[in-house]
Amino acid sequence: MTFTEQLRQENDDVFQKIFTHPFVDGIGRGDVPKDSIIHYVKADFEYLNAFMKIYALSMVKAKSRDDIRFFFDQIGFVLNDEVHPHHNFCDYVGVEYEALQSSSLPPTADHYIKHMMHHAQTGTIAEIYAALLPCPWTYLEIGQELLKTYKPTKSHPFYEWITFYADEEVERITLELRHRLDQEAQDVSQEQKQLIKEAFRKSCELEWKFWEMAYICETWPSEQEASRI
Ligand SMILES: Cc1ncc(CN)c(N)n1
Repeated sequence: MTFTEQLRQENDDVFQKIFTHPFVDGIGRGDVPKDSIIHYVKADFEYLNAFMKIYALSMVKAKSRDDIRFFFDQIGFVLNDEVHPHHNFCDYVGVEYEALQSSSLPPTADHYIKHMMHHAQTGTIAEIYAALLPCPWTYLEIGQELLKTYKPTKSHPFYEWITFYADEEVERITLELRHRLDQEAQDVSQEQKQLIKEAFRKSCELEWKFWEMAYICETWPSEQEASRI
């Protein structure tokens, strides 16, 4: 068993929780509360901005030109391609994409970004790969699960979203990231391996929390107080 196969197995509990989350299942059923979608796109626009910056920060730790190419290509993918699933959500709620940009981060999104930033700034390249990997991996499997369960046709409101993440390009990115982590994890100490495992698990947990954050429209306590006044 490879190291990332082991990570997948050890975190299957969280993956299963993600697949059955009401927001995720709602994408499959074609029925998600519009407020939750708006909350998601606002936070995810900022999350993906941060994700690109983390790739850029990680480039400083590149060991070869091939590593540099990898980080560069991933920034291009997020910048040019990952806008499509956001557009699908915006079309569903009938809101312009531009209207959902430049929002402040809800607590969970803030936490997730700072978790990845922490590893990008203080960790090894293996730790960074581990903190970043649940992002493409959970979405790839969500897409595949929803495709298998709901068999959406082009008339499904989230056909574009589901087929985008179930696509072979997301699979290729996930496999490349896994391969890189498997290589890097080969000769590390037990202490470093533990750090890598913790970085991966925390990102899986935060993936689940991100869906929950969007579903319940999570805000900071002071924002809740302000809306009661
Ligand atoms: C929070 C989150 N995680 C993962 C993905 C898929 N790249 C995303 N768009 N947003």
